[in-house]
Amino acid sequence: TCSLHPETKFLIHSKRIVTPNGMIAGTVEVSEGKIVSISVNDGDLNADLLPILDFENCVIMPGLIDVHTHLNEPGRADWEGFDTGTRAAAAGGLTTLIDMPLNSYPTTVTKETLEMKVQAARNKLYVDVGFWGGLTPDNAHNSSALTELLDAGALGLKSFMCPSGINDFPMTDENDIKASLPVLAMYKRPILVHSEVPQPSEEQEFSLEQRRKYSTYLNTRPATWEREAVSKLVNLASDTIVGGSAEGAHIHIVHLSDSGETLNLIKEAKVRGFKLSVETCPHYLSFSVENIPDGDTRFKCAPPLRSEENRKKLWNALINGDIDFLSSDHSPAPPELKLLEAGDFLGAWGGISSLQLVLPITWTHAKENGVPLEVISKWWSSMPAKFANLQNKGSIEVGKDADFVVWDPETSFDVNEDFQIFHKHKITPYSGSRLFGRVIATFVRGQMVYHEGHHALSPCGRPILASVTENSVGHHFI
Ligand SMILES: NC(=O)NC(NC(N)=O)C(=O)[O-]
Ligand SMILES: [Zn+2]
Ligand SMILES: [Zn+2]
Repeated sequence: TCSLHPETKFLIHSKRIVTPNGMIAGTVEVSEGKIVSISVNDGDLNADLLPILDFENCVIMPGLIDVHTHLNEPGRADWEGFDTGTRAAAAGGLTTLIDMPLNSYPTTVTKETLEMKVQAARNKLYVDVGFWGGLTPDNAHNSSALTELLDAGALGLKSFMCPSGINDFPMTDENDIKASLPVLAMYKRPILVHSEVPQPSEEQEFSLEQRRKYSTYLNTRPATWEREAVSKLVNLASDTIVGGSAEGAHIHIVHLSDSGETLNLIKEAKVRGFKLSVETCPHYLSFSVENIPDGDTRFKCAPPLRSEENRKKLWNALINGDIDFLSSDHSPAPPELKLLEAGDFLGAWGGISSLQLVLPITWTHAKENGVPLEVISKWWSSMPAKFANLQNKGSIEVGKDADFVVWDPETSFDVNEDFQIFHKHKITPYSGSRLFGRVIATFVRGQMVYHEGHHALSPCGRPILASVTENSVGHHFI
């Protein structure tokens, strides 16, 4: 009942399979959830012996890995939850998510709260889900608390350099983050940082008319917030160089929006060998402030969407490899919190809902920019797997988990009432868009968890917990 395809040993074939050695026409042999052989074209198949799923001209890629999802359970399952969130993932071709430690209640900041989260996820997962632990001022200076959280399986830590909007997830400053680095270095696991530091500004009163403009909101969170945060993080990252006091630690900047000076700081730090990486999200590549309708708070997120010029530079940075990979930052909330009627950008909850759509959104833009499928796969599978040290995932190679998305890049669809969104709440700023790339089927460890609008009867995704034995193998950071 975990799979819409009854066999555990089978062949999957198509004319376009994305492998680390490029695109091939061929066949992948799956046995007990693993990839056991790959043959090019009509190579030596066990075709007479094993059932074959022939996807013809559709593309088979490694399942997508989203290292930045807010699933919000336990405590705020009315915002999303493991069931709806992982169904949406499966329908979107994502096979692994890593859940953020905030927006759930309690927040995931101790061994016990991580165990509660894993317990809450039981029998609800349609894809595999790992967990980041939270770094707050309460645990940052307590290395045994951090050790417990990492021993319990948190894949790394996440913190905010500005208020997170969640009371039991207070912000950290650079000293808090610095204190966590020796522990993280020992475990070779990353710290992910929401990189905005509030800058002094004049108290201002805005009329509702002004509050309905995205530009008003944008002006309250200028690029200097990101620049300030990243400059502090770059300083800390200098200790991560080979021979440095925090060698083995790794700082990751989540959801970069500013492609100006902030990006330059990141590029310089990388040149100097600091262990620093950066993601951006489809919404920063899709939207710009010039095109956001007044009052349309579905677009509110932090850091904010910026200018069209900034958006284009962000694309170039991604294409050039200055940005390492993509994540969704799927952060939904009940529609009431978006204050859609008033259209008040300052009062609305920030967070964009997009999980199920990230592959078609990315591909629609990539196609226009001449970016090939292999590169999409790098941004969404191999690089995120490497970053999070998911050694069994991220590519179609012998020995890896049989996590696949089968999709048709040539077909387009409209995000309208006829398109089934599996998120708990259907509001998304992508409504009304025409996107290329229809997901046909999704496989998680050989199980067909989604096919043409239908999910498997039971959820057989697994929680992914870091194990201490994995550490001996070590992280292979970007
Ligand atoms: N509490 C949140 O989910 N915040 C998120 N909100 C956004 N991105 O607007 C985030 O990742 O910062
Ligand atoms: Zn954030
Ligand atoms: Zn987030």
